[in-house]
Amino acid sequence: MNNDIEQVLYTQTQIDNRMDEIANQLTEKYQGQCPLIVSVMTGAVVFTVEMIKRLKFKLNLDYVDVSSYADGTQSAGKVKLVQDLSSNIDGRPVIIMEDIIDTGHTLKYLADLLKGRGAKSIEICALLDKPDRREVDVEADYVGFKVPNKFIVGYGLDYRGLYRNLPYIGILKRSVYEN
Ligand SMILES: O=P(O)(O)OC[C@H]1O[C@H](OP(=O)(O)OP(=O)(O)O)[C@H](O)[C@@H]1O
Ligand code: HPA
Repeated sequence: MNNDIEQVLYTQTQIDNRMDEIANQLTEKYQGQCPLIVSVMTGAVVFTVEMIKRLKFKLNLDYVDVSSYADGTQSAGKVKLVQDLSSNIDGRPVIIMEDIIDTGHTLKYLADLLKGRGAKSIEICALLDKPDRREVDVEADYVGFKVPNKFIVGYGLDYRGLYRNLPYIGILKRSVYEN
């Protein structure tokens, strides 16, 4: 599996240190509130689990599954809700946890959806940001790392369902998805 990685961008230790920093910022901001953490399946599952253990305030956890109709390494820009939240968010602060913002279509769709349901506030916390690929205007409030315009895997991010379990973030070799 490691042979399929062209370059490790961030090691487990670097990710841990950055998550500590973001968790401290979130803890300072949300102390005394009880936000709903919305994890975006499936890519954000590793990031969400590791992040919420660091948060020192009361919270609830829920998830949504949105599909961006992606085929392999290309996002088609059409987003569909596959599995909705089970929580009512009316009047609640919401923090969306996402693994990567690429074109931005997924988060734009989701943030608009949740705003329309009367969330008190919505913030976006993303492990990775790939700004060179942005097609719609969406920014995260908290970003772990900016990444180059390459196909990234590990720490929850996949290529056709694989590599989510890598404990680091890396660039997938082109030879894996180009024949
Ligand atoms: O900014 P965008 O171009 O919309 O891309 C970002 C989204 O694409 C990936 O999800 P994907 O639909 O591949 O599902 P997954 O989370 O199950 O991997 C990733 O996890 C983000 O949710
Ligand atoms: O670089 C990426 N890797 C994995 N999944 C993704 N979804 C959008 N961009 C990416």
